[in-house]
Amino acid sequence: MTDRLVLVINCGSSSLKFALLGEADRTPVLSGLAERLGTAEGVLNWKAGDIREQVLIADGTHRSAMAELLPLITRFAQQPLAAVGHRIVHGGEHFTGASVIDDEVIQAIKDSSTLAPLHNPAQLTGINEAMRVFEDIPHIAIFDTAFHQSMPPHAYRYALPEYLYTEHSVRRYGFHGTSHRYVSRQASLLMGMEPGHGAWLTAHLGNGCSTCAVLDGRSLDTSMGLTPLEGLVMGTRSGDVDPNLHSHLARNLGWDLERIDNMLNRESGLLGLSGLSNDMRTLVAARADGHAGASLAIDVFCYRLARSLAGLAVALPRLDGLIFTGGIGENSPLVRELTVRHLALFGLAIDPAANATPPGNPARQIQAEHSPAILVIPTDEERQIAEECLALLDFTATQSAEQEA
Ligand SMILES: Nc1ncnc2c1ncn2[C@@H]1O[C@H](COP(=O)(O)OP(=O)(O)O)[C@@H](O)[C@H]1O
Ligand SMILES: CC(=O)OP(=O)(O)O
Ligand SMILES: [Mg+2]
Repeated sequence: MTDRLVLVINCGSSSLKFALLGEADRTPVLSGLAERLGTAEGVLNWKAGDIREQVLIADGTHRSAMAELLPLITRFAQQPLAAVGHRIVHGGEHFTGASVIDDEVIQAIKDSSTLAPLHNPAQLTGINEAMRVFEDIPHIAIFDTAFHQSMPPHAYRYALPEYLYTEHSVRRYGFHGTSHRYVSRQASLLMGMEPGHGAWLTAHLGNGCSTCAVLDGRSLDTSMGLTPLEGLVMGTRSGDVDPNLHSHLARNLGWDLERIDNMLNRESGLLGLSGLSNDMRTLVAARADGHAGASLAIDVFCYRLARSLAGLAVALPRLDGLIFTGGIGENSPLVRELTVRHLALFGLAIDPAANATPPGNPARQIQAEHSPAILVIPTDEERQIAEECLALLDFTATQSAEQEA
């Protein structure tokens, strides 16, 4: 069988990640990350085998980052692409799986943009630019929200008047589904269980952070809601606050909605609490130097994370394991240790030696003896997206063959 190539594009609010993946090999032929987009210091780092390069993105736009990366695909792809997979954060209730992008899908992504203003507009730029260059192949949308469409109504409904749901789609959606899906499946493999089975609590801790209760490959509940602001403390996002905070700030401080939105999305979280940084590495180092703000930020982050995991446990019939993933979850022994300390009620305990990050950071178990499993599993959203794209291509090929027969 030929090794089909898929290009995966993941546009974030201030970043753009991409990977060119073959079907057989888990290592991408080409991968890269454009960061600090939206500023004059946009920069793209990419690698292909032993070649590594850095390119400045002077105007800091996603469009310019795309203009740099698309010629790289032509340079390093040894054969025509089979498809381009696009990560889309918000798909509303329209999408339960991968979808070939057409005018209708583009309209649905636009319609959900107000609910993911940091993500969906950038992702539409990614789609437009990639479609101009790769006109004749399928472009496929993989939605963060799709995995969570299996949540039952008691998990996804807010206690609000019904018409807000039926007429205005106000409900909990959940995000990072690609990552929660991927790591829970990897956990079943690591533990020698039937692939995709098991009862897991997953903690995806990157710039955005969310938890999920996964049973046999289905999301039963998650910490994010209508938008990616609900739930945990994140890099610059507040997570849960009292819903009356908006009116309090408006009435007492005279703030308008834009100022409140900006404060909650960009000035809060680890950055707001520490007064120092949104970057967990910086905070861990500052805490070791006695920085009180950094210490508080990490304590609040871990306590709120543990509280969310404890709450989500009610969605599961049993616990086969707790999974840490994302940049923080994979790389911070301190965050894992402080979080699990709050979960003693569940019998969870960490083995300190196993918790220290080994070279290469492989998927592994870090629990103490007699504790339920605690796993560190590096996420791979790009691989998961590529696999979902290939599965959709296979499915449509089979369907059209059946129609012809
Ligand atoms: N060694 C480390 N220790 C603590 N935090 C880390 C470490 N390496 C990366 N991180 C944190 O991971 C976060 C970024 O996670 P990542 O998953 O790369 O983000 P994104 O959501 O953009 O994919 C940052 O807060 C960063 O500080
Ligand atoms: C949905 C979300 O928060 O995504 P990210 O972590 O990429 O910002
Ligand atoms: Mg990451």
